[in-house]
Amino acid sequence: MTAVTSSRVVPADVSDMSSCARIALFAATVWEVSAVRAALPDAATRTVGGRRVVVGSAGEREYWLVRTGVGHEQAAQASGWLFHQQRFHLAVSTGFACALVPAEIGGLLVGHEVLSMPANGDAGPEPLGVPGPERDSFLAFACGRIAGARIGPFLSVDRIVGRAADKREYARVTGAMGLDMESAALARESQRAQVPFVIARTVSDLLDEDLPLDFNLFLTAAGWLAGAGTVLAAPWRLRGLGRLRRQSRLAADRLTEFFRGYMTAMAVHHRPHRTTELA
Ligand SMILES: C[C@H]1O[C@@H](n2cnc3c(N)ncnc32)[C@H](O)[C@@H]1O
Repeated sequence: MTAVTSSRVVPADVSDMSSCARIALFAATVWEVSAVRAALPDAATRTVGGRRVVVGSAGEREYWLVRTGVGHEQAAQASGWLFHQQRFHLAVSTGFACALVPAEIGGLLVGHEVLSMPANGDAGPEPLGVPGPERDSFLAFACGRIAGARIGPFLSVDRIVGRAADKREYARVTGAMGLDMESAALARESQRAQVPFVIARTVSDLLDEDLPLDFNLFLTAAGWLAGAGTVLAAPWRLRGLGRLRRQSRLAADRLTEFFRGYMTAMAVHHRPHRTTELA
């Protein structure tokens, strides 16, 4: 049951939140959300203010998982909304990413700061990061316990980058390690709400990989037909789609494994940091 007081929503089934840390997990699509959800102990869907949130807990940490939708605008909206509902100790931008360094499909990329690249291609503002003790615990777990995990800056852009040449150019200009479409907006909203911020994504496509379709055509409702048209016009590309499907399945499995490990380790070894009083 959930008690609502003014614009705040207080989970009535968590009796003593003063000893508990609350962690927001943001993922863009249903596939990414399911991968994270599979790791969440006792996950239950709640409807809060008309939006669906998956809530689960392990040890003294409560996890709120939200599907943002793809891109900056939707990510800003969903995270701005969530931060208005509750106070959080950590926000995690999660899901899939394009590697901007040599990597393996399913490899874990961990980001402590994010750059954004505006449409005109000019270098964006300074990298944005929001530090905090729960972020440090997260980074220590990811980098100390996950073999092959890489830590570095992310780049957020406003489109799906499908050409290997473009990926290499982004890598060269920014020095970023991974690329996605939501982290910059999530970091900005986290900073505004003073919630420590971290990125943890698994690689769904590689630096030197050309995607078989212009997926941007699928991103708007009006674009669905155009996208379908691309497939019809070039059916041999479906083989590439099969490959992508396999890659995202692997990336999803690795994401589940990562969060299982993280949530278990945090429940067993780490009491929450209580530098910030929870509402
Ligand atoms: C497709 C979803 O996964 C991330 N993502 C994974 N690969 C790419 C790429 N090549 N270009 C842009 N975003 C990508 C984005 O964050 C988006 O939400």
